[in-house]
Amino acid sequence: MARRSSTRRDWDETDVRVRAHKSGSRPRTKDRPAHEDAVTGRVVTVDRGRYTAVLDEDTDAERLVVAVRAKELRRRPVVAGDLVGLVGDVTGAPDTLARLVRIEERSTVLRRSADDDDPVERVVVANADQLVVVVAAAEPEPRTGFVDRALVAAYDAGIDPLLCITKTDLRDPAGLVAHYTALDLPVLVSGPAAGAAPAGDGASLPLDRGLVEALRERLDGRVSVLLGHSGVGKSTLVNALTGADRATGGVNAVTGRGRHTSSSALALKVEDASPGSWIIDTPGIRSFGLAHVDPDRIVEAFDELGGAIAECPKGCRHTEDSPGCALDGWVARGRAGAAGAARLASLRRLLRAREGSGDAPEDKELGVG
Ligand SMILES: Nc1nc2c(ncn2[C@@H]2O[C@H](COP(=O)(O)OP(=O)(O)OP(=O)(O)O)[C@@H](O)[C@H]2O)c(=O)[nH]1
Ligand SMILES: [Zn+2]
Repeated sequence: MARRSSTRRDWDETDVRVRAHKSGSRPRTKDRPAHEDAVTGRVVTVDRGRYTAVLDEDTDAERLVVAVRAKELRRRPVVAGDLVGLVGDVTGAPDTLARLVRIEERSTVLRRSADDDDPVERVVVANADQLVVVVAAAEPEPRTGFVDRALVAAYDAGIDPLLCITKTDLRDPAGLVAHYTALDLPVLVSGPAAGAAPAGDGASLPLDRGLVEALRERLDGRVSVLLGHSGVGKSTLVNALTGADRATGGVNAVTGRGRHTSSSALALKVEDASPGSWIIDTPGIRSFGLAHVDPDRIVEAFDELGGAIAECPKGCRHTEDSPGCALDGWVARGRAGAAGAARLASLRRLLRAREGSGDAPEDKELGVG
């Protein structure tokens, strides 16, 4: 393995030298090979045209580098989670700027439209494996409309969703859990005594250690996006999982909560987890416009229902009122198994969420409307 890579490198260097010699001068910008010397970093946050990336992750040389986008990339959005090629000064020393010259192919793209009337879609984060939707059992009231819309965005993006219910010390979450049973969605619930657990430093912190550890396990080795309305306890969880509010050294101390005042997404390393475990916190996302989502993608996220699509009319929206939609017949014939009817009802609820306005009235609270 080692031998092979060193051979490969020799060949690359020779190749560059020969080409440079042949042309007699350095190639002009236009012809220059696509930055073979670029190093790859992970974008942790974006702020006013400055991209902060982590380089040499999980090595002694791990550092943060601030970069600006190269001219040729001006029109392409670069977001937290992106893997990018950097050239220039990549030392990460104070007041240095690298140049971001390449966006590596993304494994996933989580998108939202500003609202459903605005078809302009925005990339929220790149390369996430998991979407963690945080919702409180009470205070604030759970908004199932928001959760449903986030789930639709996850299914559309091919990202595994996970529901995390906080503040169960304030209300039994059974009703909320039941709402999602048919979705086959992993649900983590904080323990009944959450509010009673005192923090180590004596301050009273209503945080359930059990929930934090269960979540840490789920985050291990993956890149996870955290979404949730203000007040659900998202920051409390993120801080507990990343030590963002503690001086731990390394990435999190530099990008930590105290220094990060903008409302853009921020990637933080999960503490006490395998390399490559990241949380991407997304402050300030209150709604999830879904104008860009293809209903077929949502149906296909339900394995046992996806087969029905082939029998639907072209352009079928798969809702209750879609003429000729094959889903009803599919379930009636037992093709989706014993839970088929419940699964279809849940799927249709998500499809309705997709078609909803995304405004507060549609953003239903559990048991309201
Ligand atoms: N009772 C109870 N309170 C909690 C729990 N988790 C967090 N809180 C409290 O809820 C409040 C909001 O928590 P945050 O972590 O700031 O919530 P957030 O979702 O990040 O909200 P923003 O900071 O506004 O985005 C804080 O006062 C927390 O101490 C819980 O499990 N039970
Ligand atoms: Zn259909």
